[in-house]
Amino acid sequence: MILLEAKNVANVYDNDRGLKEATFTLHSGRILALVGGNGAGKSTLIRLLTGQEKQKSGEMIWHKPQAIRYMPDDVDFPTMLTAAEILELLASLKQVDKYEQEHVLKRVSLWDVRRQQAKQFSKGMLQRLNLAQSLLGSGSLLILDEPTNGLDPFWIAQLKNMMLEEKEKGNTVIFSTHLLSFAEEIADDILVLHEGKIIVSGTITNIFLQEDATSLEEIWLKRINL
Ligand SMILES: Nc1ncnc2c1ncn2[C@@H]1O[C@H](COP(=O)(O)OP(=O)(O)OP(=O)(O)O)[C@@H](O)[C@H]1O
Repeated sequence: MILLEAKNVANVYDNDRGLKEATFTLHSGRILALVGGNGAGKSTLIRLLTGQEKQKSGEMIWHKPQAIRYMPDDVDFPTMLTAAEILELLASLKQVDKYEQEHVLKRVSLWDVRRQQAKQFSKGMLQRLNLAQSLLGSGSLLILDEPTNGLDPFWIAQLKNMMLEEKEKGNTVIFSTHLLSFAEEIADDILVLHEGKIIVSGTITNIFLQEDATSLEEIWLKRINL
């Protein structure tokens, strides 16, 4: 089922950067990866999808209203608080009970350290707290901006499992990443962005066929002429 049709969506900033043109369709129950280099426009597109910014031109046609859960890439937690307090604060906004807070803290292995101030956490632990807060609630669209940042290989594998569990539950996942192999392993659909434009899109199988390639890295390097 189609969740969203984005038609010629653009959000170009005063410096002439940002998202210049995006046309794509988002289907429910699938995993969509946004890939591309630094400054390609991935986070700008995510800000439009989450409603933090509004496109300056083009249309975003949601086929039904979406409850969104979101993991930002640059979260700034009040680190004087403990992990449990931070999660409780965010859970109260989503009206999520204690049981679910406990469940997500255990899911990201922060239960034992929940009474520590977050300022004592490593980057990876903060990222796991960020992941935990995004898992709270029942929004059927989960949007993760650079979720692998700061995670070690074990936690990247765990993240992958969690994303697949979301898909098994019938939820839709959109994520951005620089890790092309991660995108390849987990995504059903891919948008490759470059300098604010989508340069390749489709199901992973189709784009490999179309581009006559065996990896996303090969496609990306070929398309950006490296
Ligand atoms: N608020 C803003 N004002 C001006 N320019 C911006 C703003 N936000 C992003 N940009 C510019 O828009 C372009 C796209 O940025 P964006 O953050 O979407 O890229 P990205 O693909 O997420 O990059 P990265 O992989 O480095 O996180 C960049 O050139 C960036 O400098």
